[in-house]
Amino acid sequence: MPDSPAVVLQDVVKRYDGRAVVDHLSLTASRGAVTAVLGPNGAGKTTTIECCEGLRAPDEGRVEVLGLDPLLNARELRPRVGVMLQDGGLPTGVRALEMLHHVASMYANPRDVAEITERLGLASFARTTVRRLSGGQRQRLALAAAIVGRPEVVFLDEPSAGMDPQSRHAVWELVRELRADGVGIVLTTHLMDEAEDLADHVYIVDHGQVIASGATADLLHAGPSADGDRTLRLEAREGLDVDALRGRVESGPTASPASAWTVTETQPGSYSVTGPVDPSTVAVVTAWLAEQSALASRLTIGRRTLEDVFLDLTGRELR
Ligand SMILES: Nc1ncnc2c1ncn2[C@@H]1O[C@H](COP(=O)(O)OP(=O)(O)OP(=O)(O)O)[C@@H](O)[C@H]1O
Repeated sequence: MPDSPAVVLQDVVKRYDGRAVVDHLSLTASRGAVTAVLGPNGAGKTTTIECCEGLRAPDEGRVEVLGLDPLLNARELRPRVGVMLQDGGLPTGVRALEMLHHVASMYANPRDVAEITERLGLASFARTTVRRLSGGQRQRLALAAAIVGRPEVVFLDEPSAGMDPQSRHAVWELVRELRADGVGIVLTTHLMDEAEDLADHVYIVDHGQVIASGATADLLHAGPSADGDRTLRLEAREGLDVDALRGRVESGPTASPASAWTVTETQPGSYSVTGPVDPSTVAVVTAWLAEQSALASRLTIGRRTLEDVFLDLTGRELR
């Protein structure tokens, strides 16, 4: 099926000891796009992706990769799918570059190993055995092994975990190139900046369920905030009167229509003020806090992020 989506999951359920860790999860990932499955630790991201890779059998629901069943059509899919497991999943006794050459030799039309080695900075540990590699080195090697066969779909489980910033950006650059070449990329991450920077489409998962999904830009602009809005976050003692604070912000020097502001206590002692935040907003908020004899231990201002989306939906932080 040449035009089938890269991946389709429909109502997938996976239980361990009777507990659904993937709970009626549906997802579609297109070719030539990056789809991120974003969620906190234990949300079920790895289990979901392992069902796509044919490493786990779902208890219910349908999984299709390139229009095929990952379990029944495993042989057919193997040369067309690249997999980077969270723990690397590499044999430990061989030297890094030897291993990559060996993997490349299994494919009909592999990428140039020297080019990948250069791109992912593998040369410095080419002769080191896999078991002696650092976590980040192992991750880079695992990524190289996942893409050397020119797959049509790539699964990346926490691809930049344990990497330094430079390696992380090399990985992101490579992922963008794969996308431009028409590869469908599905990655799991609990790093919201990774999802925001890379993904065309995001599925936010919590307790095995999709709690929000959409084009990344749409998710960031959904909800109460408008383009240009910022969120002021602060930490102070719990139980402050958020309605009173909103009233004060709304009647501040740069007053806006009431609906433009949202003030919430996202979790005990953590507050967010979203709207057209400007310097006078900060002055109003700090003056109000002083009146309440409340000392803010932290105050930050930023644009709305996927972290905020998660916080709004669950009342919890992503990490
Ligand atoms: N083989 C297993 N047997 C029993 N429980 C498991 C097994 N594998 C995973 N789990 C449990 O399933 C839940 C989801 O795990 P999973 O690894 O899919 O989450 P995750 O979102 O990938 O988390 P992380 O970001 O920590 O990797 C967790 O509570 C985990 O303990």
